[in-house]
Amino acid sequence: MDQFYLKNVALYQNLVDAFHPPPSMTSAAFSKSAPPEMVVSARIRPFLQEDIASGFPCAVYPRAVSSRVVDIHDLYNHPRGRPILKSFNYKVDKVFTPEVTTEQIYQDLVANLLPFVRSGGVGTVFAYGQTGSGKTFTISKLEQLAIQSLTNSSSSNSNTSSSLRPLEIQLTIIELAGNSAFDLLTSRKPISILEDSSGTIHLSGAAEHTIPTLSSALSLIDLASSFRRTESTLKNDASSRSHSICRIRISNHSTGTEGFLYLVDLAGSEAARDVASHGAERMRETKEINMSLSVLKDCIRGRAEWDGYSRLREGKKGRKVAPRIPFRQSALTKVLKHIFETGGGSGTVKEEGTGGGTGRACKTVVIACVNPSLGDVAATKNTLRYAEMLRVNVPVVGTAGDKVEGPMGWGNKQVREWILKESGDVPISPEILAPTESGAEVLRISALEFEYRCSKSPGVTLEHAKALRLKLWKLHAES
Ligand SMILES: Nc1ncnc2c1ncn2[C@@H]1O[C@H](COP(=O)(O)OP(=O)(O)OP(=O)(O)O)[C@@H](O)[C@H]1O
Repeated sequence: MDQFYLKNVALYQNLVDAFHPPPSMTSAAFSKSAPPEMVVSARIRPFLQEDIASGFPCAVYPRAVSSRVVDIHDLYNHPRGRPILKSFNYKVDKVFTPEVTTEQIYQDLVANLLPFVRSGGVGTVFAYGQTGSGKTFTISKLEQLAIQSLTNSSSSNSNTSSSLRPLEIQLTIIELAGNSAFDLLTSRKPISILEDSSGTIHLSGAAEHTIPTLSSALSLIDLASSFRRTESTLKNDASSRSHSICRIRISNHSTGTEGFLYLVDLAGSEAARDVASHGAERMRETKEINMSLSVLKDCIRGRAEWDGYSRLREGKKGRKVAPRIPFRQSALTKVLKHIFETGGGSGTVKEEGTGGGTGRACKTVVIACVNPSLGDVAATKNTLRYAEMLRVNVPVVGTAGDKVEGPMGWGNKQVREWILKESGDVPISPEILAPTESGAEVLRISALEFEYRCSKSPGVTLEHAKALRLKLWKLHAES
C-alpha cells in the first residue's frame, strides 16, 4: 500500500486540492446532546522530519469553517481505472491543529479540571492513538503542567496559619500490560489490582508518593518515563503496547474532600493485519489491548449516559434503559473504577457490584492523537472512529415534551436571547459569544475562551465577562 501511495502522490494532491467538503454537518443530535462532563477532542501532530523524509503527503484536514470536523482523504486503487479519492469526515468536540501547543491544550481542557478535583471530583484525561501519534508527548507535558499548578496552589495555601498542609498531593504512576500491572515509581515492580469486600480497588504493592515540591514531582514523572523508555527499548516499542496511568490524589484538609486526577496514556490499537507479521505473542497482546479499549469505550459511554439520565427529572413515568458499565472486564477499567462509579442514585444503572460506590462527580477529557501522514491514514481513521464512538448522545432535557430546564436544554436561539437579556448595560454580542452553540456547548467553553469571546464586544471588561459566565453556571447549578 505504501508503494501505491508514494507512486500516486501528485494525483492524490490534485484530488485533495479539488475536494469540496459538504456543508458543515451539525445535526441536532451532534450539536445539542453531548454532556458537559465529557469532552472528546482530536490533536493533529505536526509533520516531523521523518514524515517528510518518507515522502507521504498530508491526509488529515481540519475543516476551516468548523473547529470540530476533520476530513481524512484516502486513495483507493480502482481495479478498472485511475485511483480514486475516498474522503471521510469525523466529528469531535474540539480539534487541535498542529500549531497548537500542549500548554494551550492544557489551558483549554485541563486547567478547568483542577478546581473540580480540589473540591472532591474525579477528573480524567485519556490520550489515545496509534504509535508515534504524540500520546506520550501530550500526556507527559500535561502531567507536568497539572502538577505545577497543583503544587503552586498547595504552597500558596500553606501560607495560612494552619500547621496542617491544607492541600496534600500524592502521586502514583503505574503501567498495565495485558492483565499485569507494574509500579513505574519503584523499578517497574509487579503489583496487584485487588478489590476488597467493600468494592474498593487497591493497587497492592504500588507506592504512593507525597509531593512536597514541584521539583520532587517532576523527578518522579521523569523516573516513570525512564522506566517506560527502557522497557520500550528492551522490548520493541513496548510503550505503545501498554497503558500508563498517572494518578494524582488531592486531599483538601480544609474542606475534608479527596479528589483524583488521572492522566492516562493508552496503548495504541492495531489492526490484526498489521500484526500478522509479529507472531502469536503480538497477536495475543493486540487482542488484549483491543479488548481493554473496547471495555473502556463501553464504560465511558455508560457513565456519560448515566450523567445524562440523572439530569432527567425524577418521578417521570417510564424509566429509561439502564446503561451498562462493565468495568470489571479489564484491568484498565478496574483501576479507573472511580470514574465509573455512579453510586446509589435512582438505581437505574446496572453496575457490576461497585460495592461501597460513592458515585463521585466526574469530568472526562479524551484527546485522540493522530499522525497527519497518508502512510498512517488507516490507523488515523480507526483512532477518530473510536473517538466518535466515545461521544454519547445522552437524552436531552427539553425534547419530546420535556420542560426545558436550565442552559443544558437550550438551543442556540435561547442561548442568544439569554446573552442579550443578561449581559447588562454594555451588551455582549451573542453572535460573537455563541454564534452556533447550544447551552450545553456554551457550558463546555473554557473560562479563557469565554472571556476572550466576550472581550471582542466593545467596552466589555474582564469582570463583566466573568460575571456573565458565573450567572450562566449558577443557573445551570440551580437547574
Ligand atoms: N505536537 C507535537 N509537536 C512536536 N513533536 C511531536 C508532537 N507530538 C509528537 N511529537 C513527536 O513525535 C514523536 C512520537 O511522539 P510520542 O512518542 O509521544 O508518540 P506516542 O503516540 O506516545 O507513541 P508510542 O505509542 O509509540 O509510545 C516524538 O518524537 C515526539 O517528540
